Formats: sequence, structure tokens, C-alpha cells
Amino acid sequence: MADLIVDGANPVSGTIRPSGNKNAVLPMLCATLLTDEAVTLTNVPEISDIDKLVEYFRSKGSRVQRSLEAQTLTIQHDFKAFATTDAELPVGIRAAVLLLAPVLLRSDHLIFDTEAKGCALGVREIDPHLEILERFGGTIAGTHPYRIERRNQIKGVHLWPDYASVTATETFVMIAALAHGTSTMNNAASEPHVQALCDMLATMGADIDGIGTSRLTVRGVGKLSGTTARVPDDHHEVATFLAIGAVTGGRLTVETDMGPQLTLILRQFGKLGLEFEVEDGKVTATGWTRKVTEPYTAEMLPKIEAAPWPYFPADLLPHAIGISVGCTGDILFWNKVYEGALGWSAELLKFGARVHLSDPHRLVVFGGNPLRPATVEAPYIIRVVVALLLAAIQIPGESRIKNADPIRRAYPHFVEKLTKLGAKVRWE
Ligand SMILES: CC(=O)N[C@H]1[C@@H](OP(=O)(O)OP(=O)(O)OC[C@H]2O[C@@H](n3ccc(=O)[nH]c3=O)[C@H](O)[C@@H]2O)O[C@H](CO)[C@@H](O)[C@@H]1O
Ligand SMILES: C=C(OP(=O)(O)O)C(=O)O
Repeated sequence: MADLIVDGANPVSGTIRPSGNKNAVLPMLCATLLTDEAVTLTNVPEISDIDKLVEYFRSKGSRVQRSLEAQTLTIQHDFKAFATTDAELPVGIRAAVLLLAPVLLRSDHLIFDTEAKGCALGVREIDPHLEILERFGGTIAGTHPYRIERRNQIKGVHLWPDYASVTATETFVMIAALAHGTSTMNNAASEPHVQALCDMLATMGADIDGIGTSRLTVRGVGKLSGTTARVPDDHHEVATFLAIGAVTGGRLTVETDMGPQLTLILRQFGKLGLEFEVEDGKVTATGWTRKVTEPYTAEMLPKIEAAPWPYFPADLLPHAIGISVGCTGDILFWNKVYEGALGWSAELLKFGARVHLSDPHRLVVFGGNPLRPATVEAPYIIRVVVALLLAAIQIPGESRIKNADPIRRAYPHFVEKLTKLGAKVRWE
């Protein structure tokens, strides 16, 4: 594991283009298994989760051509390789769960010997995925490892799961696209990455209504064709760079077409005093007042809450927390998604911040405390490494974020990009 050394309070300024969204490219890559024709993805980020999926596909005889320079990836699968052997999925990444539906469609049985846990945010259950496979006609023939069999034709079903799960919705769309008949899902997730997968499947010939809403209707088709699809820019990375620019006193522009999707994200960062200019094709961080917006309702604490899209994303709540330690006022953070996503907040005390973890979902950060550089320990959570960096980079002096490697799962060339913009950050 490597540490990130951050020499804070150096303005991070300039213009940057974001990379493709990890949580979009992973389902898009898995969905290439739904066709025997070649699929080309563009704006493919250079991140380790993709390396793991590509390695898995190559081990199954898939042909993969990847250009890191052009950020393109072309892939074509050999269905026979999936049909004749047990499919043992890659371990250590949440995205392994996105292989369940497409592999089961290609093979009549698969062995799933991974807990499919990514970031350490809580239980990361797989029940919603297994339930979808069962409802579409799969059988769970064993557990530890999971053995899933498919004896019958995949037929359309109507689902209304407990909650809007990103990867479970993606599993549903992939299997429903090739099922016989019509399928519906109420309480579907609608994050930009879920929309990107649906849009890609539509270009392959899938018949999907309700993209971007909480009710998806999918009329199954007999066959999907190859396509070329662009991975959308990563709104998490866009938000990260904007926040870094603002808290370091820089002026940082991100060139992206994601502007309209960032409205609520910028509004929540605005509650922490971050200032932005949104123009066609770009967003600029212009300053930071450090003031927390006080609600008119006097009994209320200022609050930022995270929940499934179109709420503020759970994957950006750590960023807001990291920023907030430098604010002058108090604010409540409420993670309505994960039951284990805030335990790391005690690390912020080492910077001199005062925080109170009210329960597993709610954290209060008290503003106006003198901050100092510190050595902190990152958990295995990509976005928490960023949160700790956002705290460290606003404080004059050298901080160390231990075990910062998880950042490589979603932020390509993070240190190199920051260095070009004037940050003093290095791996050690
Ligand atoms: C590869 C990928 O795309 N990973 C993302 C995906 O993970 P993933 O698809 O695993 O996350 P889910 O949307 O399933 O939610 C994660 C967990 O939160 C809990 N839960 C969620 C929603 C809800 O209304 N109630 C509830 O209790 C459940 O315990 C669930 O297991 O979506 C998460 C939530 O946006 C993101 O953090 C992950 O980065
Ligand atoms: C939690 C994340 O990823 P994963 O679900 O792949 O662990 C994330 O991208 O912040």
C-alpha cells in the first residue's frame, strides 16, 4: 500500500478534462457479453477495476484491443468459451456482480466464488442480484461458492425491489434486454451510470422505456448487435477537481458536458461556501467563503443528505465532509445509503477538526476549528481517500494519507493531473 503526501494550501488552478466514469464503464464492459459482435467503448478510464475485468475476459478467450492513449477498448467474445466451462468470476471488485446476468445468459451455470465487495462501506449484499436471477428463471444450486444454474428459458418479469440499487438495476436491464416478453422494474436506480448502460443497450437494439426514471420497461429482443458507445465523463471526478480548486483558493475549470447533471451536487457544495460558474461545456470553481448556509428554520441544523439519484450521491458525501472541516459553521451529514460509510470520520480529529458520529448514518462536523497537518489512515474506500485529501490540501504544511491506493480504482493519473494544476502531492 502507498501513502499520499500532501503539501497543503497551494492554489490548484487551470483547466482539466475529466476521465470516463468508473461506475459507467464497468457495466458497459460487462454488457458487451450480451452480443457476439464487436463493441467499442470510448473515453475509457485507465483504472484497475477495468484491468481486472479485461484479464477475466481474456482468460475466457475474448479478443480485447485497448489503446490507453486513445482511451478506447474494442472487445469481442467467444461464446463457446463461456458455455463449456464453469465461469469463475474475478474477485475483489464490486463490479464482479455485474457479470452474473450476462455470464448466466451465455452459460447454463456459473460459480460465483467472491463476495463481490468493493469499498468497505457496509455489508454490500448480493441478495437483490440473486433474487433477480431467480425471478428470471435461474436456480441458486449452492452457496459458498454460489452455484447458479439456468435450465429454463429466461422470461420477462415484473419487479419492485426493496430499494433502488445501482448494480441490481443494471443486472435487471441486462437480463431483461434478452428475456422473452416484457419486464418492468419499479424502484429502479437512475444514476448517470445506470442511464449510460441503458443508452448503450438501446444502441445495441434493446427496447427500453423510462431511462433516467424509477420505472423501467424492457421489451426483450432476440439478439443484440455490436456498437460504439462513449463512457460519460465521471461526475465524481468533476466534483473532486472543482472542490480541490475551491478549497485551495485556486480557479479551476473542468471541461465537461456533465454541467446539467451537476446541479444538485454544486448546490450542496454551495452550502459549504464553494462558488462556481457554470457555462456551456465547462464548470469553474471560483472561490470559497467557508460559510455554511444557515436554514431559515431556526430549529434545524444545516444538512447535506445522500440517497439514490436524483439525490446527492453517497459517493460524494465524503467529499462534502472533507471540505466541511475548513468551514466556519456546523453541518449535519446524513448517509441514507450505507450503514458503514462514516466510521472513518474519527481520522478527521487528527487534523484538529471536531466531529460527532451520531449513529452509523449521521455525522455532525463542527466548524471554526484551527486545523493542522496530520498523518491519517485511509480505509478501503475510494472516496474517503479523496475526503482526507480534501481536508489535507486546504491546510498549510505536509500531511500523509496512509494506504491511499484505493484511489487508483477510480481516478486515473490522479497525482499527475493534480501536479500539473499546481498541487504539491506525491506518492510515497
Ligand atoms: C460498481 C458500482 O456501480 N458501485 C456503486 C453502486 O454500488 P451498489 O450497486 O453495490 O450499491 P447499491 O445501490 O446496491 O447500494 C448499496 C447498499 O446501500 C444500501 N441501500 C441503498 C439504497 C437504499 O435506498 N437503501 C439502502 O439500504 C443497501 O444495503 C445496498 O446494499 O452504487 C452505490 C450507491 O450509489 C455506489 O456507492 C457504488 O459506487
Ligand atoms: C463504492 C465505490 O465503488 P465500488 O462499489 O466498486 O466499491 C465507488 O465507486 O465509490
